[in-house]
This record gives sequence, C-alpha cells and structure tokens, in this order.
Amino acid sequence: MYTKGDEQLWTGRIDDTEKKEHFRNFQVTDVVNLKGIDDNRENEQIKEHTAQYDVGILGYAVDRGVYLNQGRVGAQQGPDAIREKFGNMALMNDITIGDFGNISTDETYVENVQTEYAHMIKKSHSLAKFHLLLGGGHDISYAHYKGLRQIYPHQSIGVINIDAHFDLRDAKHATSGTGFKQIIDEDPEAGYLVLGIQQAGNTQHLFNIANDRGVEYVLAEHIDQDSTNERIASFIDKYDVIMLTLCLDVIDSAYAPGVSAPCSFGLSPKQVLRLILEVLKYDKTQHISIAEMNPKYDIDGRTAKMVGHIMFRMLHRNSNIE
Ligand SMILES: N=CN[C@@H](CCC(=O)O)C(=O)O
Ligand SMILES: [Mn+2]
Ligand SMILES: [Mn+2]
Repeated sequence: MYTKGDEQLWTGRIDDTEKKEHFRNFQVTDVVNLKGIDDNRENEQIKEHTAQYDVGILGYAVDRGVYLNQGRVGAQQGPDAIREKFGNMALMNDITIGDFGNISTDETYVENVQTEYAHMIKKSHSLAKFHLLLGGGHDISYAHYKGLRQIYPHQSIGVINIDAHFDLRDAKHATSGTGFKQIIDEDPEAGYLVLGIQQAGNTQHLFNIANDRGVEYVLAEHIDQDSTNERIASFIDKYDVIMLTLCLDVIDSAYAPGVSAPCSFGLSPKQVLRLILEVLKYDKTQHISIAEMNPKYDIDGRTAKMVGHIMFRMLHRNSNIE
C-alpha cells in the first residue's frame, strides 16, 4: 500500500529561512503525493503541477522478505530512519528533493508489494533526475529491476550489487535472499556483478550457482585491487542501463550495526563510496537502491547517518543532476 511521505521527518536545525547557503536538505524537500498523479497523464500533470526534482526518494518499507529469509526483522523502519538523518545534512549545490513516499504491505508474501513498488518506480521516474530507492529488505532488488524493465522495455540491463551476499537463493516465494536469482532466471540478457562478497557469508552451493550462471564477483578482500575498476568498466560496457543496488551488510558491522545480517570483516564506508562513485561515473544509472537498513539494531543512529552521508556524497558528485 502507498503512503505519502511524513512531513515531520523533514525537520531539523534551521540556521536561516531565506539564504540557501545556510540550508540543510530538509529545507528544500517537498513531500509529493504520488496518488495525486494520474498514471496515464503523468507527464502532462508533472509539467502543470510539479517541477522536476533533482533527486527523488521512494521508500520500500518492507521487512517481510527478510522474515521469509529467516532474518531478523526491523528494516520496515529503514527508509524513514534514513530520511531523518539525510534531511539534517547540509545542502550543497542548489539541488531540489522530492519525497515520493513509501510502499508497505500487510501481506504474508512480498510478490504483490514488489509489483506495486515497481509501478511506483515507473510512475515517479519522470519526476526526478536521480532516484534513491530506500529499503527495506533486499527484496527491493527484484522490485527495482521490474521498475527499470518498465522504464526501459527494450534496453539491456546490467545489475551491480554491492553486497556481502549473492542473494541467489531458490525459494517457492520471493524473499530478501532470492532477488538476483529471480532477475537472471527471468532475463537471460541481464548480467550480474557482485562487489564485496564474503566467503564466510555464502555457502559453497551459492558459489556454485554463481559460477554456473556466469555471475561475476569480487571478494571483499580483493576490492582494493586495481582489477576491480577494470571489472566494473568491462561489465558496464556490455549493457545499456546499469541497475545499482547497495546491501548495507557489505559494510563492516563496526560502521553498520543497524542491518538485518551484520558482517565482520566487511568493507569500510570509504570503500563502498568509492565503488558507488566509480559506477555512477559511467552515466548509465539513474536509480540506486539501498537495502537492509534496520534501525532496530542501530547504535546511536550511526548506520542511518552513514547512509545519509553516502547519499550526500553521491548527490553532490552526480553528473545526472549537475
Ligand atoms: N538479503 C540477505 N541475504 C542473505 C542473508 C544472510 C544471513 O541472514 O546471514 C542471504 O540470503 O544469504
Ligand atoms: Mn547482504
Ligand atoms: Mn543482499
């Protein structure tokens, strides 16, 4: 079900109400009700009623897929926790932000909410130049892919996942651990590159699936090798559109305790940011999903704040919105 963004989340310290150089992100954020925008007339209505935002935020407030994957729940509150931290960070450059609200579900399974989320990704696409899709469990990955498929029906899609895990599980129902298996089963043209894989975090069976299905990956301990950039470049070169998704459990649990499945020997935030900026450099990515933010296990909001920082750095070095 769709819920308009909560205006109360976009509040914070006010240094000045007029001069932009004093502003924080919340002071340039509009809460936009997507329900008010007709599916079939979206482009005309956008022109009439809404400027195009530099950045759009759409939340996937769902942790049912984590539960179905035997994980610890709490990520339903992830999108709002990130909004609060990001909103209070300084505004750099003269960007505008649209909060397009959250999708959530009361259902047992996540297939329907994934379909609804994909529809909302399509619907909000022309409302912003760059989109942040905030989770929620990593079942957001399949919804992200389905949304891109609707936006780009004929283009090839390469999927880059910054993650400790392959998420290549087979299951009767979609979960937070099945998203990329669903994508490659459904779309033989899609490619899949995972950056930051933990050997201890994936069984031999999952490595076998990855190898059998031609999945490309870089282990966490090899991420700083020069060859990583070459792997990214040659992967991106093969596809028209790049879907970029970040599973926050790729980051060491010292920095990111507030995730569904915390990780030892994970990447540092700097390493992750470097990977994201490297991918964005190729200008084939207009949507990034950020998954598994779980405020229930966060310590002093440090994980949510780190995500806010990652968003800040992405948005202020992003050629899509310059
Ligand atoms: N989305 C997360 N997926 C991981 C979870 C691992 C864990 O719970 O330890 C997976 O299925 O492998
Ligand atoms: Mn993961
Ligand atoms: Mn994942």
